[in-house]
Amino acid sequence: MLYGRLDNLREQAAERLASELRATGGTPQDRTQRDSLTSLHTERVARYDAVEQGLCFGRLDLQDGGHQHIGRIGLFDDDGDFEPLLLDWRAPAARPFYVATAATPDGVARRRHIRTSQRTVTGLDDELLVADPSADTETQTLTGEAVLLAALTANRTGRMQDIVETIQAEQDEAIRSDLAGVLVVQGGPGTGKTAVALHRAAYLLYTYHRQLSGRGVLIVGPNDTFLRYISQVLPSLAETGVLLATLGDLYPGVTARRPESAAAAELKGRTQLVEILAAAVSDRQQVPEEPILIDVGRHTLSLDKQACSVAREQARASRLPHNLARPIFAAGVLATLVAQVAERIGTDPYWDDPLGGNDAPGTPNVLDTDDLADIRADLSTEPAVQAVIDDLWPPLEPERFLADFYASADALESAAPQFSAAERALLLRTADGGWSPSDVPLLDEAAELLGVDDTAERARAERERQARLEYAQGVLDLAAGSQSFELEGFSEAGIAVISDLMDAEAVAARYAEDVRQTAAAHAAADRNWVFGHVIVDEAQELSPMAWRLLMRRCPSRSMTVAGDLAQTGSLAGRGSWAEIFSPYVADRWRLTELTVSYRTPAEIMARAALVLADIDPAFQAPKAVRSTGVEPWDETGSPGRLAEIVAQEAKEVGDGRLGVIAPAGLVAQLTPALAAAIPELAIGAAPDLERRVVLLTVPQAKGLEFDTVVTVDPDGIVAESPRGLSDLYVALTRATQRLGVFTLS
Ligand SMILES: Nc1ncnc2c1ncn2[C@@H]1O[C@H](COP(=O)(O)OP(=O)(O)OP(=O)(O)O)[C@@H](O)[C@H]1O
Repeated sequence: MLYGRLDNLREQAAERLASELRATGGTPQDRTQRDSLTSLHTERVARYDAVEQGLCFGRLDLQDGGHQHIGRIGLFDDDGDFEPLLLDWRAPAARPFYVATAATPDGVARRRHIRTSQRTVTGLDDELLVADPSADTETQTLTGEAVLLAALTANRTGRMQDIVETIQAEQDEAIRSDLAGVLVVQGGPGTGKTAVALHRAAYLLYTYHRQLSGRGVLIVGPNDTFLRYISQVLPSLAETGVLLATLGDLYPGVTARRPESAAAAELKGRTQLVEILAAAVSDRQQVPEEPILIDVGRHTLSLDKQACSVAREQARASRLPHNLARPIFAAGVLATLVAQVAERIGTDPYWDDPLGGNDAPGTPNVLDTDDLADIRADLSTEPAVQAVIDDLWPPLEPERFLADFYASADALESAAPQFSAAERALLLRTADGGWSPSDVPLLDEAAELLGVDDTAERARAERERQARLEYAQGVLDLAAGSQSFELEGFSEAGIAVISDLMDAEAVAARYAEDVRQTAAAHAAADRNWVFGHVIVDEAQELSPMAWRLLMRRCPSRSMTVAGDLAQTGSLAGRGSWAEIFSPYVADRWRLTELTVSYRTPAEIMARAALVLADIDPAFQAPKAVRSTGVEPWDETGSPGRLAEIVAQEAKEVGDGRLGVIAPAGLVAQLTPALAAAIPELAIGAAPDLERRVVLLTVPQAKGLEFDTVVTVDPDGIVAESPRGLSDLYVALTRATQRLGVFTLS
């Protein structure tokens, strides 16, 4: 019945879409409306397609005798009374499906998980929640245990799956937390932080549709491989309007992927960069030590340090960004030059005795304000004057500015005296070679400090609009001409001619580029875009400068931040959430902790917990939800032996996935033997996770999981980075079934 209803809705949406696509003509307003309807119906069709698998996965039998079905979207009867047939999992009434327990049954008598394959029911799992206040809450912590365990032990596919059928109570609480404010979701490896973050995005878009649909939601992940790994979850929940990005994508026009040392990245992530960049900008606002002589026509004018300093102070006092304060500086310089010209051509030597007698004095200068304005206008377009202003207060563009800054040892020394010479040397580099992710917050900071003087851009847009208008007027005139010829005698019959339907403005608008974009696409192209909500995953890795950028994209501070401080690999990452958020929201952020690891079985977690204790004895490993009975294995040998073992493990993993995690410094050495033994091996900067065997470094493996993991050279992983123990902890917690630790002999 539910699939029948879904089919009806899909057909209706498809028909409406087809009819919108067939329609032509009409006014520009008609066309705009048609565009919106087309995209609305396209979205609907996609939405109905997305929920086809597992449309309905639950049923609640209520103590009052009623029942409700729970599914991926809400469906209603179409016979006029709009009875709910299927409850959207995000609806408040669906909540007991995730949180009701025997101790607190919430009006539920029985919770049923419904398993389906295509459109066929393949299994039912029932839990009776007979109210029993004495029920042991400890043993009642898992909801839908059988279905949950089936999901957890299923083979991995290389793509993250949604968990909508088996969200656990502590996860549900985080998912449904209020939109406002900063929510931190802290939890050990495999506790579902990523899953929670993604389902929270879907929940918020559903619950706060009006606030969020226009602004969009930004999800920030650590790298491209991770974003590909999670990319199917939201579409499977029929949600669009979300922009997935890494830090390196958050400056429009730049895709920052240039590798750099951990030390350089850490340095660039410090908040000291705020004052350093401000100093670098102010270093570009010069005053001359010696007067500058400027030849303008008959005059040679002089601009001295004093006059320039006054102009510079006026411009700086405006507290406007550099490019926007530039006209103030230019005005100050021009005022000095205008005064010099006026003095030379307008001074009246006889002003105090105009007629040679003892009559009243005149004015010292014969030029009036109009004359002065003329002189000013002439001087302001004088190339020699413009060149001097450009020299002293150049228009600066963020990318060029930052590239020049990194490229000049002198500029670095002047603006960053708080860094040692060795630290400054880490920043020094030539202007070519692209940007690193840690440059992106600095580009953003530079853009703030410099500001965009868009007067020229707006003038250009206006000129283009005028040109289009003239063109359109021409089209109308021609049409009118041909009409009087062709339609002669017919106009009385009431035939509407083109000029009645449209004026030149409307025709011109048609020629303008009119690209319909979603909020997410707009947001990606606009540095000043403000998101309705920002979700950050693996948030422990971000530097203070990166947080500054994200806060700018989200002035409402409506954010969800998921991370695990014990897994911090980046040197720039912070030690506590309070340290990260107090500069922005003081103590107005809330923490929710996830305590159960769904990924990592007890045997593997016990091994990883030894490393966790070395990182910080205060850290608590999450409780593993299940045990496999398989202890992690240890082996020592050559790369050839490693390849043999990996090939063997690959056979055993069947159609699941195997990850080999190695120190970055060993990857090249291991590749030949592994590639020879395992033809389908995926390697490289963006390895294909859908291949059966993948060789990765720890930063690449962050947030991912495999059925089997072979961690190579644990000591090498620890030695490779100052946060090496955290890296090893990450490497040991990626497996859902089997873990091997291989040491090279
Ligand atoms: N309630 C659940 N039902 C089914 N699967 C779940 C549930 N919670 C988590 N999982 C699964 O457990 C695995 C780990 O989840 P996830 O990647 O979100 O954890 P994480 O806390 O982000 O881990 P890490 O810190 O290692 O990045 C995923 O395969 C996820 O689908």
